[in-house]
Amino acid sequence: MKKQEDNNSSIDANAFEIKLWDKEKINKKSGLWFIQFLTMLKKNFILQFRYWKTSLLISILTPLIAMILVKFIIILHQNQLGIGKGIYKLDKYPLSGIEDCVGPINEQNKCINLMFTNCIDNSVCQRDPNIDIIISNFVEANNKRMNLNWETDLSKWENWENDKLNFDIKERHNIIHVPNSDFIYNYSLNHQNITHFGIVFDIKNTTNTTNYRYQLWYNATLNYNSTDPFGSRVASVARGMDEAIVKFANGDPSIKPQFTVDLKDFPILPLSGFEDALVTESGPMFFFCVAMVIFINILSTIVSEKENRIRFSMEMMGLKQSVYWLSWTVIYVIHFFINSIATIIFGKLFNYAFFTNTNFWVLLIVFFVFGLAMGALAMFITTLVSRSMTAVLIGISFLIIGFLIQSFLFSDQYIAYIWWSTKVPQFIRKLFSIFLPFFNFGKLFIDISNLSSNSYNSVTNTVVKGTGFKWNDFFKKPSSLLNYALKLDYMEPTCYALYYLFANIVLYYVLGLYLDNILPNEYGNRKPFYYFLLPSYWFNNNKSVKKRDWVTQIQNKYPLEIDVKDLDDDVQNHYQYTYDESNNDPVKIINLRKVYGSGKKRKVAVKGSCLSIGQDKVVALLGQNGAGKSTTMNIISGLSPPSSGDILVYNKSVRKNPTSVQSELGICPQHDILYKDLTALEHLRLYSGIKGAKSCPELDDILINRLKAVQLYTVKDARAETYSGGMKRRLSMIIATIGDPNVILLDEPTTGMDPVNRRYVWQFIEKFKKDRCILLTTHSMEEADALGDDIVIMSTGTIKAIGNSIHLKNKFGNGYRISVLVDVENIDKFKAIASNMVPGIHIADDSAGALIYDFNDEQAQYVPDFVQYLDENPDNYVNTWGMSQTTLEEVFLYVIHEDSNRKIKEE
Ligand SMILES: Nc1ncnc2c1ncn2[C@@H]1O[C@H](COP(=O)(O)OP(=O)(O)OP(=O)(O)O)[C@@H](O)[C@H]1O
Repeated sequence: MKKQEDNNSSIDANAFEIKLWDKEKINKKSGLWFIQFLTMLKKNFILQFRYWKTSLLISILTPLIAMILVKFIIILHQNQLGIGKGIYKLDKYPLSGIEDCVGPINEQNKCINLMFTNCIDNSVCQRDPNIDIIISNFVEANNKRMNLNWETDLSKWENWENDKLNFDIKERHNIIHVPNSDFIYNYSLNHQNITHFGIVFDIKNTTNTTNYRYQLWYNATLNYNSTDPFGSRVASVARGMDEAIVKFANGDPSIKPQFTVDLKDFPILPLSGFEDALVTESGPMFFFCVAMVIFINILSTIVSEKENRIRFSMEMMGLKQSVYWLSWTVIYVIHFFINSIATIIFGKLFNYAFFTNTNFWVLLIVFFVFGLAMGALAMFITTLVSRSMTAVLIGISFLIIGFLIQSFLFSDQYIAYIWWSTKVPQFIRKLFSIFLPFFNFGKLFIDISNLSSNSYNSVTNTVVKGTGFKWNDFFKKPSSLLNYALKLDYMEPTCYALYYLFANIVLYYVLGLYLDNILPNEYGNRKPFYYFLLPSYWFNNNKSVKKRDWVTQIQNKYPLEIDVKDLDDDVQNHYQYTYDESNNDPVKIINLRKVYGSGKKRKVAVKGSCLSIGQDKVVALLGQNGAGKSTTMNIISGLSPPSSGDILVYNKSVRKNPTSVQSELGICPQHDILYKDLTALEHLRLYSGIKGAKSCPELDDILINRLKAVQLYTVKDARAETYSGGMKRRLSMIIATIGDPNVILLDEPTTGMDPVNRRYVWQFIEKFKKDRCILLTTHSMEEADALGDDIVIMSTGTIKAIGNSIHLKNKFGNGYRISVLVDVENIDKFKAIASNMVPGIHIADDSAGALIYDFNDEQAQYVPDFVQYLDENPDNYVNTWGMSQTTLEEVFLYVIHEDSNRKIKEE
């Protein structure tokens, strides 16, 4: 992406006046909650419009895609069944013979092809040789037709007696003569699905005719010998038997009668309204997926705000938790509403009876309330995770679980309604209802489609028209043919599933808000689990602590765990100054200690700091990486709780009342916390709203003025993602000044900034420090020197040195050092002039006219006049002179070096 040009306008920073925040004009007297809410809502809307493709997809396109998919499946299904637009015709097919019987699975040879007899019922009679010939004819023709080799030799046919009734066969038997028809009946009763066909002959001879009558036994139900509900196999046996009889009756063995039979189905009309059976089956799963798209969007959006720390940043600027949640809720309520309306409209346009045959308000309530329940579940999950990738994975897992539940549990009434049967323990069903919104949605869907959708009756191959789902039906128990079969004694009216959805919304929303408060953030900050019982949670506690008592209490409760005597004398003095009750500095850090982790991972980041920051001051905190600077900042800002000690900001304790302390703060964190899709001006307006500013020309004037001060005016309408690192830093820096807070924390504000822009920022800070105090961390010694009224050097969690720049330079270096070469005869006169110009001047070296003077902090003010004297040399005493100064970097390196030397010695 092309970075915005970092355009320096020609504003002269020295002449530039910073406009201050007039709280009277800009901030509303009351209604901070409402202003914050409108501001957050505006920000959310801007982002939704910026991501308009996603918004369109989740609200409108997904229902359309679902409808198209349902249609697609319907078409596939129709094609599979051969249901087209015209009349459905089957081709004719020739009748074949009968194939070998098939026994049970894994014992396919365990079966009997044909049993025959000529004795009816339980009669006892002689075997008829003519019938043997007929059967032989039949077998011969069938063997040829089906390429089989059943015995035609009569002598090989088995002849079973009555005592074979209990005979359990082990292998395939082809033709068996049995005693009578009762034998066939009893054998097939005792040995289910073994016998393929049975034939009972009853040949009657009269004077002129012979009546060849036979009775055919076959298996019409599902069985190993395959099903023959439409009788084509029966017809095959009958045809074969008739051929055999004709051959026998003819008496001439050369005549081989052959009957050719073709079968053909009657024409059938395509089933109209059949689609709806599929909408009923697949609807719960498809429309569940539609809501899941918004569900996953909620998860990823809200968790990325957490992951990018934008939410913390807004909360540190005073954003209320209720505003945050409600502003997102409104956005998702709108998404779910549009999504529900789109689903209903598309459903009607696609002419699915589920939609055309159901009361509009019923549909709207069902889809909308289900969406809200899924939204509440998503919000609840966001409180448990802090990485957006994890959130999306959780969303996808829910999608899969829900999809499986919907497709298995709600694919048809039988499986769906069984949950309300006496056969299923009701507590399981209630658990599902209480915790799974999609379970309740499935029930609603099945109840509605039960009445509204057409259904397909596979036995009669007809479509049964739905009667429609009216408003009143909501309050009735669904009537189902399954009521009796399943014993649905626990069946509830349809509206109960809706009540459960409302319960899901309340449950997940309340649980989400609760966990959001009590689960620790990544800095370990959290409220106690009983926080809602504390009055401070409900009533704004702006109360200040009594400073005197407070300092003593903290000292007693959290005694220092370091020996103060080991500290530098300036630091010791500063500790005493901080403890001093008469000291009215706005920020006081007392005995601050921070320990991260435990066991082997234990890390003491701050070991017991005391620091007092005065009004109109910039305190620069220096230290190596990991010295504890950012940790100190994070504790002041309430982001991370102190392990011991406390911080007082305008007499408000960070421990007791972090929210109230935050209202005094402006924070520029170490890493830029910006919305990549908001512009600089939108960022400033967002944070102004959080600080309670109403939209007005005065506010815009101030915001524009701040943008100009840090050279961001020309790119004010460009999105932050197009900014360079330095531009983002400058934007973060002025965000910290929104509302002109009394205390400003700047964590490495000029990192990555070029020297020109850095100076603009310095100018800004220098002017802005009036009437407030600024704590700044930096790795730039130049910056600390330029801005820091006091410089604090930290090393491994402890303050090692404190004082203004000159003091530190004098103490740990040589401060200002001026060397002068004077003629030996003038040396006393020169010394007298020097002592006169600089009271108490100290001569570091005096040898043969070469004088070296050191200047302490108090004497630094005389340096300019003294230098002027040396330069102009009015008395002509000076032959030559030179001046040097210790740099802050040298001081820093010295202090850090001393500290590590001391540690090595101690070890
Ligand atoms: N959340 C955390 N969990 C565990 N250890 C932490 C955490 N944050 C900081 N630390 C550790 O505490 C120590 C102080 O860290 P801190 O960020 O305050 O240093 P810093 O002085 O700001 O360093 P830098 O100049 O690099 O920003 C470091 O050793 C760091 O590893």
